[in-house]
Order: sequence, then C-alpha cells, then structure tokens
Amino acid sequence: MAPSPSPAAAGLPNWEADPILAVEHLFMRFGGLIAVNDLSFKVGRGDITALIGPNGAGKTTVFNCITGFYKPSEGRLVLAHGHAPTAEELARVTLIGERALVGRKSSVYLLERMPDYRVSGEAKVARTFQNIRLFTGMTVLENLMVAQHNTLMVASGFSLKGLFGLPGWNAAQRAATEKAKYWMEKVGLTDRADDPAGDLPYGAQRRLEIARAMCSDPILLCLDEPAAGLNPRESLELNNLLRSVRAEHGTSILLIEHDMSVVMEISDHVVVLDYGTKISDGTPEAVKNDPRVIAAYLGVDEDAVEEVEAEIDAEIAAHSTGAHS
Ligand SMILES: Nc1ncnc2c1ncn2[C@@H]1O[C@H](COP(=O)(O)OP(=O)(O)OP(=O)(O)O)[C@@H](O)[C@H]1O
Repeated sequence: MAPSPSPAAAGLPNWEADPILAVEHLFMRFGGLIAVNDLSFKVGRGDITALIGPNGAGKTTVFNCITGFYKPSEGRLVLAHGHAPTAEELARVTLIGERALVGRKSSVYLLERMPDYRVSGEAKVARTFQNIRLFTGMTVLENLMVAQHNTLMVASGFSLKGLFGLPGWNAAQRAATEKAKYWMEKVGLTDRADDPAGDLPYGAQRRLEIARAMCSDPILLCLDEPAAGLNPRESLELNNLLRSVRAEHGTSILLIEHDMSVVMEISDHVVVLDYGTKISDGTPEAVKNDPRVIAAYLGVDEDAVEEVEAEIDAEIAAHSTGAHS
C-alpha cells in the first residue's frame, strides 16, 4: 500500500502541517462573562500569525492564557519543540497529568498547566505587553541583562561561583553581554546603551521590549499590539525587525495588532475573534475578503452591518438551494 502523503505534501497550510502551538477548545470565564468561548486555532512553526478582532474580543485574554498569566477555565494549549507530537504522545502527557514530555529531539508542553515563569523559562515562550513594561530607571543595557537573569543565576551557582569569579560564571556573563549587545544593535539602540529606558522615545521603547524578549531565546514570541503608538516610519521598521527575527532566528511570532498595514503586510496567517469566538481563520487575503470579518471588524459602519449580514444570509440561502436542487 502506498504511504499516505505528509500533511505538507497534501497541500495543507503550514499551521496545519507543522503547528508549533495548538489552542484547543479554550474557554476563559470571568464570573458570568465568557471572554474566550471554545476557541481553537493553530500557529505554524516559523510563521507570523496575527490575532485580530474588535476591542474587547478576547485577544489579550488568549495571550494571558498562553503565557501562563491566567489559568484557562477549560481547554488545552499544546506547544511543540521539534516536531508536533503524535496523538499517542499527546494522550500520554495529558493523561499522566504532567506539564511536559521532554525528549532529546522534540518536546511537548501543556501550557495551561504551567505558571508564567515556567512558560517563559522552560517552554521558551516570551511576550511583550500592550502597555510597555520596561524597567524605566535602568539603562537600555541593564534591561537586556536583567532579561537573562535566570541563565546567569544558574551559571553563578546561585551566587557562589559569581562571588569567586569562577571561569564558568565569567564565560556566562560574557555571553550574556554579547547577546545584549547583539540585540541592542539589531533594534538600533547601541548609541543609547547607557540611557535610562524611560528616556527613550515611545517607538524605541517598543523595540527595546522586543529585544528584551528575544534575549530569553524564545521559540515563540507573543507581541501584544507592537505597533500601537508608532508612526508610519516606525511601523515599517517594526515590520522589518519582525521579518528578520523570523528569518534569522527561526522564531515563530504570534501578534495581536489593530494596525491593518502591519497585519496584512507581514502575516502568513490571521485568526479573527469577535466576542471571544473565532469568526475567521486563514491567509490575510482570505480573511480580508471574509464578509463576517468585514461586518464585525474592518470598519463598515453600524448601518452597513445589517446590510452585509443580509447579503451573507442571502448567499448562504442561495448556496444551499443550489446544493439541494
Ligand atoms: N481579569 C479580568 N477580569 C474580568 N474581566 C476581564 C478580565 N480580563 C479581561 N476581561 C474582560 O474580557 C473581555 C475581553 O478582554 P480582552 O482584554 O481580552 O480583549 P481584547 O480583544 O484584548 O481588547 P483590546 O483590543 O481592547 O485590548 C472584556 O470584556 C474584558 O473586560
């Protein structure tokens, strides 16, 4: 019997063929409010994926669940290092109640079972926030060194090796400084290395946040509205930075963004939420032309929404009549 074709060969999109993250039946309730309602989607390895939707749609809540800031009410969040897990591997890690199944070539992490510090330290998921959260009184360089605190603490033997200046510690400190310099250069902040982060212009603070997240060597970078408050030139620079992060470091990127010029320009895959529910999922082109998205999000005014919905209903009715005749 001929072997069945691989998912990629079968023409599936990358997020189906090689998902780095699978969000499965995610619910998040706050008392009587259902902020995320049975949400499932996948993030392709090496893809730039955008999560979009009107204000209050539940996007940041999804990020908070993925990054361990919230414990979801229900659902599974599967992060795969290496290849995606087989159904058997997934069933095993789920049923034995462990948070991860770590192998030499590939590992699987169930993020809903992990607190935020394990999601970043072990599963290697980094994030930035909608409201910038830098250490404003520290310099640019210090912010990038603090981001490597965990690695340095381990290398210092929790201070002992550091106190005696042992070679392993010195090498780790040199490597951390090199990494900080590399990312400073990458985001164009080398000449501001010794300035307090709080003195930087807004766009530069946003870039520093991304550099700080990258200093933890994430495999998945989650960015909450990275283009908010940027002017068109800065948005363009952001697009280039994100493309190069993906191309040179293979980091997969999941971003929440309202700026459609960023979303349509750099995303491979777009997922649309409205009232906590997924209403569209596909390539930027497919999503842009989806009438549900146009009605819910892409700026038709309220009067036009009913009109568009009537058109959709008429289309569906015509389609089903056609299908039955
Ligand atoms: N900690 C919380 N407690 C109670 N309700 C919350 C909490 N966090 C979020 N919500 C509610 O959940 C819903 C979704 O909010 P969320 O911030 O996730 O939306 P969003 O799509 O990120 O919105 P925006 O684009 O405006 O940032 C909102 O109704 C919000 O008020």
